[in-house]
Amino acid sequence: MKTIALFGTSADPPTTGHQSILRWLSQHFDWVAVWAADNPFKSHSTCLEHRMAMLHLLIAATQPAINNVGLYAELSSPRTLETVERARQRWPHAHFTLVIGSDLLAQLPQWYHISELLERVHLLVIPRPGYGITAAHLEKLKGMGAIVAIADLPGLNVSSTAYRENRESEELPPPIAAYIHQQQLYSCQDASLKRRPIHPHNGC
Ligand SMILES: Nc1ncnc2c1ncn2[C@@H]1O[C@H](COP(=O)(O)OP(=O)(O)OP(=O)(O)O)[C@@H](O)[C@H]1O
Ligand SMILES: O=C(O)c1ccc[n+]([C@@H]2O[C@H](COP(=O)([O-])O)[C@@H](O)[C@H]2O)c1
Repeated sequence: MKTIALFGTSADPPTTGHQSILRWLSQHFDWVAVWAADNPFKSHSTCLEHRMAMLHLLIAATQPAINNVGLYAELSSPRTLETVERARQRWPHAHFTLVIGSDLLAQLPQWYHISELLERVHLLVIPRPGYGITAAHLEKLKGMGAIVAIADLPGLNVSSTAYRENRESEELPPPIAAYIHQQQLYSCQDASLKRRPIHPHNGC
């Protein structure tokens, strides 16, 4: 049976952290499905179309080439349960693993219909600096029926928030930095607007 990693991301913008995760996933799964999504627990600084475009660039720029990674706009949903249903329609015989960073462990129990989601996928957690994976997190998830594995990938100490706040381009693969420059994204220096909700003036 084909193993498929499902990796949804706000990608606001995608960083070297996302890139290193994709590289690792491509080496450990038959196929990797990626999409940009709105996260119901966050606001976003740039519209979904730009975030998908940046993910496309990220995949194309990754070396060595990651030929088993595909970008799927149709999988995008704020509710991962809906994403998984769409994935099951597309790949009816695949085995799905949902990929999350360890920063999401605490909020995962609040996701939409989490028990149903955990019936349909295995979980793979990517360790992230500053977000320990505790026995309490794992016990809670296992109590909800989760089958959880932890990746032997040390997540990089980078984040989209750090880029938005500090504009340090070393957080970003060069094609992403170039796209942001060309499209004049994330240019607002007003701290109160750095995490503003989706708005017609966000560059789309
Ligand atoms: N450096 C990293 N190490 C481990 N996991 C990561 C890393 N960056 C992102 N992830 C994981 O990848 C997924 C998508 O992350 P997301 O696009 O929200 O990036 P982010 O840097 O966390 O963004 P933000 O700072 O805006 O919250 C999430 O599951 C997140 O936990
Ligand atoms: O299903 C939910 O309730 C849910 C709640 C929060 C986040 N998600 C998804 O989790 C993925 C990662 O979100 P983020 O913002 O950490 O990149 C992304 O695909 C979101 O749509 C999903």
